[in-house]
Amino acid sequence: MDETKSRGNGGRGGDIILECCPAVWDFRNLQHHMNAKRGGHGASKNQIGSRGVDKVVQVPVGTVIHLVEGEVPSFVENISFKGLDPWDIPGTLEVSPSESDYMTTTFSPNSTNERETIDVDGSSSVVRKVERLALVQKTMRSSSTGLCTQSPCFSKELSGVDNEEFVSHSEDGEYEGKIIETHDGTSEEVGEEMEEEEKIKYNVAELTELGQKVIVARGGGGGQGNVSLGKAYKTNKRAKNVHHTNTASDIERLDDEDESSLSSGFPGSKSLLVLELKSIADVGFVGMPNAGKSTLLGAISKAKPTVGDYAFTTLRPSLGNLNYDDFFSVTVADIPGIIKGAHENRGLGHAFLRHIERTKVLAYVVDLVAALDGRKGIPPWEQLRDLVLELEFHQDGLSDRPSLIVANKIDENGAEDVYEELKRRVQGISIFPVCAVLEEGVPELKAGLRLLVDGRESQRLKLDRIILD
Ligand SMILES: Nc1nc2c(ncn2[C@@H]2O[C@H](COP(=O)(O)OP(=O)(O)OP(=O)(O)O)[C@@H](O)[C@H]2O)c(=O)[nH]1
Repeated sequence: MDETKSRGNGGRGGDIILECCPAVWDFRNLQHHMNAKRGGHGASKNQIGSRGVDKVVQVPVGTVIHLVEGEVPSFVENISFKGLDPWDIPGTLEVSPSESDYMTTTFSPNSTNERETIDVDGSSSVVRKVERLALVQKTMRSSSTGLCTQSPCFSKELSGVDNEEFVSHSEDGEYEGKIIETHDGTSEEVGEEMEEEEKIKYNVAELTELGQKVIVARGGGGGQGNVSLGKAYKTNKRAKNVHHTNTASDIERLDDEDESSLSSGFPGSKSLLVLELKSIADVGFVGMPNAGKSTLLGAISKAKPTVGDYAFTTLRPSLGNLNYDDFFSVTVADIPGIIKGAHENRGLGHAFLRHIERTKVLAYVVDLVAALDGRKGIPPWEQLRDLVLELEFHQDGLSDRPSLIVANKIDENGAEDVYEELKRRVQGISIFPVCAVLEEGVPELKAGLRLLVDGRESQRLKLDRIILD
């Protein structure tokens, strides 16, 4: 028997897997078109080809998958959501958006899509692909009951922004469209066939937990080698020998069938997805207990959080909406007070720190007078150092997000001097003096938050820019 005739089956193609990774904050590094590796060729002596390597793509916490085309993704492992805060349970904050909202923000399927062809030469392997990923980044509007509604249609927000034409090259052709910078600095592609309506299955999966994995396209089965196909192969051969009356074209057809039955595997699946990053809030107020975060949230928005003059009044985040004159709006979460050792779960630290993971911008709220006049607190620059450390101990890079500082209680005696010292000690970031109870400094703070939320500024609080004693 010659070597070709004893080949084993082709290996199975790899899967395309999305993995939830807290160190990833947005979709900027995602390719729009992905393939997993094909399986290996079957080898001589009936050896099965190796399985194709999976394509594992890291996506941020809060990634919601909407399915335009293809099979519903499946989780690689089941995560139990039992006992989780409603904030953290996938789907509880979600209400399906109205279809019309989405139709205009995503693009229709690429008509040139084709499945990757199956390999030749006795062995087979299959490559599958995610055809395109439409990347949409939005913040969901949530109420304090945990109910969430969709933000307004993006198309309204797209007008008058810079467009950049692009051509995306894929193995099955070119796709022409536009990258559109939205007001919040995120990008969207809008295809030529955008007006065409399409059926999207919303919210088929949501990645909220570190390490969660979901298969969005499955590898195909390897083609059968000629050893497994011996029977069919022989039958065909016999047909050619027995029917001497076959015409030349009949024989050619039978030869083709031989060839294709030896080389074809099962095609893998392909999917067209829209990924959405669902932050719980645009802005998270982060500070020590009693810094005035809840008071500030009430002053800056219409939220009515509980305010008390004792630490840990806030036990779960409150949400508020900042509305601007031009109908722009920003969601703000008042995260319960973070104390030193929070990363070791002191003062319910883990639960509180976890909420920070799903906010885009941080507003560090410090109490200017915490250490004045014999009070037991610590100076604001030390509050800031401790906050950054707690965030970083909880999760590497957690503090590495657009941020500003709110210097609260500026109305108190001696607060002005501390504020001046704070400006000397903390560099590279905007500091807003505020009196939350009297709502002073609020308009300036709102303007500063907007700059960060829509991406026009991106300053961060860095430990090496804080001067300590
Ligand atoms: N003088 C003064 N007091 C303030 C100001 N803002 C808040 N306070 C007071 O500070 C205390 C704590 O305020 P909260 O808003 O509950 O503080 P918090 O940071 O939400 O506290 P936690 O819930 O423990 O995280 C309350 O007594 C407020 O009245 C301010 O601008 N000036």
